[in-house]
Amino acid sequence: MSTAMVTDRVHENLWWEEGLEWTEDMKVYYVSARKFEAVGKTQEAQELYASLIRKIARVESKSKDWRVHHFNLLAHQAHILPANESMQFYSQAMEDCILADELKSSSRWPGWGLSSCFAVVTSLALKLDAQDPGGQRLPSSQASSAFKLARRLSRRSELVWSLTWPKLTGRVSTPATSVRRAGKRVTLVSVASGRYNEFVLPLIKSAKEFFVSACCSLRIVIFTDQLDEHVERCQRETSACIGVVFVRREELGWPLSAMMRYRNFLDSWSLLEDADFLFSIDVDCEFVAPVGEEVLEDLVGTCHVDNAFYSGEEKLSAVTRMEGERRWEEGSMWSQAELIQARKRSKGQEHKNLRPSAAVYERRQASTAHIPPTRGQRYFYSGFFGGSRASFLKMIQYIVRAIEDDLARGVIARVHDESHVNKFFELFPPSCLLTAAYMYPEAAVLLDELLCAPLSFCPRDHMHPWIWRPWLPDAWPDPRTWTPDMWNSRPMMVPRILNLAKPKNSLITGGRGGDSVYRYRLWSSDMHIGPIGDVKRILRALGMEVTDKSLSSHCHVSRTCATDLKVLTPEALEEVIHLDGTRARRSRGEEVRERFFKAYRSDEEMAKVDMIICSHPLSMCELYLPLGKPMLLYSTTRFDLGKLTSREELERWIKTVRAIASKKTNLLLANNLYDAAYINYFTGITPDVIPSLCRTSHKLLLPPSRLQILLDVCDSQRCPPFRQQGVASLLRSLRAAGASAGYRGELVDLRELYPRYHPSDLVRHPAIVWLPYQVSVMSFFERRAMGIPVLVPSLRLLAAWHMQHGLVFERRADWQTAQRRRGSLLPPHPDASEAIKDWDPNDERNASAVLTWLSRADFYSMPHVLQFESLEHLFVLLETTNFSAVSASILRHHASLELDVHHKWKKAMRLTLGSRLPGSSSSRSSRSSRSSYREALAEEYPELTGLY
Ligand SMILES: CC(=O)N[C@H]1[C@@H](OP(=O)(O)OP(=O)(O)OC[C@H]2O[C@@H](n3ccc(=O)[nH]c3=O)[C@H](O)[C@@H]2O)O[C@H](CO)[C@H](O)[C@@H]1O
Ligand SMILES: [Mn+2]
Repeated sequence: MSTAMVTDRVHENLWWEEGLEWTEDMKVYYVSARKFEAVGKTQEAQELYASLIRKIARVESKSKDWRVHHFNLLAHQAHILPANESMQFYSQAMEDCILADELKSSSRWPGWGLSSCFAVVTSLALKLDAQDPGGQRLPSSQASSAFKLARRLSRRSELVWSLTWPKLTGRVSTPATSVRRAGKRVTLVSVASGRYNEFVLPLIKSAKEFFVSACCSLRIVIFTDQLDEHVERCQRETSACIGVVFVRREELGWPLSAMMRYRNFLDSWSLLEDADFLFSIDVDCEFVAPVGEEVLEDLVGTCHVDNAFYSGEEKLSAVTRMEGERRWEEGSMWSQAELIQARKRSKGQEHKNLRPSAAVYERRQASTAHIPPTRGQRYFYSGFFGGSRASFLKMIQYIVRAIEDDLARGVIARVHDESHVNKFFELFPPSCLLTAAYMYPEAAVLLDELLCAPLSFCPRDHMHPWIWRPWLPDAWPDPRTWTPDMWNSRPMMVPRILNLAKPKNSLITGGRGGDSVYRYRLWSSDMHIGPIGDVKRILRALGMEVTDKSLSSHCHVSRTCATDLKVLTPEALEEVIHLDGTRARRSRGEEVRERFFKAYRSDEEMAKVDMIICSHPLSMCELYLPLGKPMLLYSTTRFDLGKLTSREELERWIKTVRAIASKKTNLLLANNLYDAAYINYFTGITPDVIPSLCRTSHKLLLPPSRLQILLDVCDSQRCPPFRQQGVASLLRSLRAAGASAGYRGELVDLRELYPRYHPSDLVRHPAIVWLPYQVSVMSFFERRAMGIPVLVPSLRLLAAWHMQHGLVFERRADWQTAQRRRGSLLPPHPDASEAIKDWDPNDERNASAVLTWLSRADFYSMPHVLQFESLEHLFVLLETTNFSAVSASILRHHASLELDVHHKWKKAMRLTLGSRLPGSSSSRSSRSSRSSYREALAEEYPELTGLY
């Protein structure tokens, strides 16, 4: 190593070198290492760092104080030592940390040296703990003393950081709460200070659901100024915090709070370094769809949705004090809340905030983030980036140095840290470009204009691990030449990460009041958790939120039980929705509707609701009619469920559905073809079909680990008595056919194996043989989403079995009470489609009608469902099918379905809500003064006057 090479810059302006009593050779090692780093020679740099660390670790004569001062460096670099040596170093560092506790005020940037020291201790603890990866035993004695120390430090020191890990709290974790999957280790880091702490929990929850959950183990590290609050909450709600680490950081004020976060990451590098991949994310974000293996690449950048959001006139300012000031100036940069306002104002004409303009690169040479006018092709978000451990480290080291160089000269780059991120990507282009789907402005999801700009910057969308599709077909011409039709039919992005809408001023300064979030709110009081759970997730990705007050008996599973719903007790509900087909005291129905209306006509929470969703049963919406809110009827089972006690009742409900569907502000949809046709038969209306996605179960994309094929058939508990005999005889023939075919595999009853199953149980098996009792069920969509191959009887076989054994008994909403009635209560509607008019959907004795209607079942309309013509054929299929190929096809289909489903929802929502602002549905002031359900109904739906 030549000394000449380094002497010129030994004393370069790096604040954290000052005051260190380094020998000359240490300085040479250090500065040379940094030089190598700067030119991308990571290997050489690491060797030098390793030598330096060994030197520092050997210094015995110096005070402990001296050593503690070097933890920043040591903590960042110790991982490059061979495993044994680094472990040794960590042990040594741990002892020193006890001293560090007493030296807390000595650093120029209080807290940072010390916090990395503590980070070292916990790193050691985690590493030792990793020797027991299942996390089921208590920590080893060394790990436990490390944990103890960390805990003690976090209590005593005012510069605490803490680790919410079950073992830290002395709890023995159970396998269920500490599943660390095999595969890559991914760490997501974020910072939160001030009111941004509100975003922490939603970010954590959504990341756990959607971020790399299918492939990898995830650790989340949050740097916060409200550590105690988070830790306290975690002690109450342990499960939310498993795998989450909180680290104390100072509140530095805007914009330093954002700019200095990379300094935090670097200072606690020893806590992050054992990840294979790391990602930095803005805390005001939410994962709304799976983000998986496609982002696990060396260096990952996210394209900005549209440089147009910047007015291009941001005022530049310089800081003179390191503490910084709050420099946010209203109107100087885009705010998402503004988008909605802009949209309201613009009405056809272009608004300046929505106009594409040049990227906001830092063009001043005074800043290290400077990008020459001729350079810069893409503009990146700083809100989401990452990559392999080495690349991420290189990137944050680069940015920290650049920002601190700037700060030392009183310069702040144009868009703060984002300018530096852009500079880095200009020098080192990412190996993976993500479209703006990975950082989608929440308030813009329903807007069209914003989707155009990324085209010129982001040529492709990764979409899914299993489907990589070009962002736009090559054949499409330049977007500038598109016709309106092309705009409407073009492929669009499915938002994966939402950049949450927030009026920035009020969040940062705690100033201006008002709603902190601009979001469409939908309301549901459904009796089934499946459909609404699915819709909720999809709409969330469209920037909408569903208030879910579930009346289902399974609501504890989704934790959505209605607790404060007025009037709708189970008894009251029975008066208006007759699920079991009986109708005890008719007059009470009117009384319940009146009470419901009075309770909600001026309810504060209801006033903010933009739309009511009714799904299972659809007839729930009857209660909400006079509130005059937009309504979404999403039929996932027969639309007449609960309305089948008499002809009159059904007639009235049909008229109601027609009245609802005729209003522009309402939507009538079905999640399957059968229900769409069924609605058409009785009402003459043809609802659009948007299938369910059940996207949540993407986390369950595991290859099967068991050999048994599952048999899904209604068991003795689920089958109604009048079907049990038939099913039992069917099962006997099935067993016999298996035996005579010499089937060597195992076909086991699903519910015998798993009396109460979780989706993760099912993915362990190669396939499911399903003898359906219903034509459309949510579990079918769930299984599609998990890529589980399903085998069903062919249409002809199923129809035959249905005629013989009544197999698909649940297709009739009144199957429990009307089994002896032949056919429907009412004839088809005069407007019903000719194709189905002649076939009564509820006629169980007409084989042709049964065949016609069963053909619309989900398992016959979705591709890649295996069908067997006979029991013999079933066993041939079981022996010969390549299930993993089928599974891949299902997943591929489901991925493209996702795009389709998104576009359909988006279009539907834009049609109904697109012309109004969130929270503006109750426009008529007279509404709250209306006295009764009947009166209000007559006003909202004149055609229903007198019917209720
Ligand atoms: C999506 C995206 O690319 N966002 C970038 C953008 O604006 P944003 O408007 O998204 O910035 P922002 O206000 O969300 O701040 C960025 C981040 O800093 C943290 N924070 C900020 C303020 C505060 O009081 N407390 C706090 O903890 C928090 O993690 C937040 O997410 O420009 C910022 C710099 O101006 C950052 O580069 C952001 O990464
Ligand atoms: Mn942000």
